[in-house]
Amino acid sequence: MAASSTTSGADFVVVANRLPVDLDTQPDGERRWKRSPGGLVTALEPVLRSNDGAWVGWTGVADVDVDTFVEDGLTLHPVRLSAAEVTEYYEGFSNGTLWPLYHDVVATPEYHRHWWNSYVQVNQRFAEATAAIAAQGATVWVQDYQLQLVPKMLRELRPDLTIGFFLHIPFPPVELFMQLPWRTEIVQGLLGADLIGFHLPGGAQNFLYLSRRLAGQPASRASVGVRSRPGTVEVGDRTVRVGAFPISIDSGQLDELSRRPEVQARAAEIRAELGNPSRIILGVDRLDYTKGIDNRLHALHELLAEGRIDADETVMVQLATPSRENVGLYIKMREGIEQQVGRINGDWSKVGRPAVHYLHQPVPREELVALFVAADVMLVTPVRDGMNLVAKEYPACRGDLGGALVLSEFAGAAAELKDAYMVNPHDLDGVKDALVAALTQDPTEGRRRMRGLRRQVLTHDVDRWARSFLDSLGGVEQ
Ligand SMILES: O=P(O)(O)OC[C@H]1O[C@H](O[C@H]2O[C@H](CO)[C@@H](O)[C@H](O)[C@H]2O)[C@H](O)[C@@H](O)[C@@H]1O
Ligand SMILES: Cc1cn([C@@H]2O[C@H](COP(=O)(O)OP(=O)(O)O)[C@@H](O)[C@H]2O)c(=O)[nH]c1=O
Repeated sequence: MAASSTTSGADFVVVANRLPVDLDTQPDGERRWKRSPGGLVTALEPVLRSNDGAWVGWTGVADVDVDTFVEDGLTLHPVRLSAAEVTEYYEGFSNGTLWPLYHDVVATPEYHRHWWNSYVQVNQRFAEATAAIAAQGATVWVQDYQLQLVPKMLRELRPDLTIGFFLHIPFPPVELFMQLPWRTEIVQGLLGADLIGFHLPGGAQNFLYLSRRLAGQPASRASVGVRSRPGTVEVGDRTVRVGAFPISIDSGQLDELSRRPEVQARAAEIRAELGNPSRIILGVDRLDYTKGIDNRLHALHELLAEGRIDADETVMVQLATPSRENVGLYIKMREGIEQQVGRINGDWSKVGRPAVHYLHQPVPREELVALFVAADVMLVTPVRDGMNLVAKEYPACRGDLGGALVLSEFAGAAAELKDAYMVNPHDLDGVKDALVAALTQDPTEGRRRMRGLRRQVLTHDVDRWARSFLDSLGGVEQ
């Protein structure tokens, strides 16, 4: 793909709530850029790099003005948010209303008019910032639930642009979406795009139905395929396409990184630091109530109590990156999870040998890859997840065909990773049985499964995801 930024504007622009880097204040007051959390950045960074484009987003900190800058070869255009907007648009409407609503109401969404007003205002600012930097006829790719009004607002400002939108989280069943007081505005906002992408055909199908019902637009009824047969909605003289494009990872790069001698050595060192257990179980998540961390800890606790897992032989490592720490639901969930870890360790640890190693801190990429290489069982048990890139990263790092993946059927990744030990995270006995099966798997069966998982992630990488979306969108020179 070829695109470029010129003095007359950028030919390819990614618009996302966050920039790929956050402004981080050190204890001594010094400010530094650090990688932003979450899978959206993991996936989009390599795409933007290979397209030589520009990225519009927030710095992660309220009330700071930062000029356009170049970081590690990427041109970044910061959008300012006030402290009130962080509370109302980001923590409020994005993460207190839309996030739980779109994740099947696993927590109760709150509906507040002042949150909505802030969401409208911030979406308008993102649209204006993008309109100001996009070259004539540029391709703009808007990302995720925080910015669903941007496609329509941007089209009004710049009808010359080709506009794509991709939703990184699940699009909910119609009955749940209908709770939203501003449901019609959201559907109309998205219909400003030329192509709307979801991870799974089900999300696309739900959206097509809502376009007919709420926006009153003629929409196709035929089933949507994966990267094929997009649906269509007629909006005036435009045809909006609606498709399914499951996101992925830079699997080739992870495969290469995981084979490096220093990473292999670090994996062996990690095992030694954990006391050379015969089995290591790993969980890697943002600390989010959708990720089902509580369910997996519950399963582990019961298995230890029943003697089906021996704490002398098996150790669990749970990484939990801090996330949305001012949102009430997240504060409560953290307390609950830390109590569970405390109880398990109280009952089953020995001095110098905790049963669960819990890290509430972001872990750098290389260390994470070494953990993937070291882990015998990867536990991915969300109660709802758009995709879950961790589930794809683990097999990408297992060129030795070792290890086993236990995966929730409610993660988007489950549609592709058929060789995982599949679980319903609400079924505690099912999670326990799957964990034991993964821990005790026959090595030949384990290699067969891992080969299947790797085939899937190595042939369906993030480049293929971006190409399939951008090919379908048109407008970007290939
Ligand atoms: O920006 P934050 O509020 O700190 O949250 C981090 C990101 O979380 C979400 O990630 C999703 O995108 C992944 C890639 O498509 C997908 O695998 C995962 O299932 C989603 O939860 C969110 O959608 C992003 O906007 C956030 O930046
Ligand atoms: C805990 C942890 C994670 N990462 C990386 O973050 C992303 C997470 O993406 P995923 O799709 O699984 O979920 P969300 O987007 O957060 O909802 C993945 O690439 C992880 O490798 C990390 O770099 N460091 C960490 O400590």
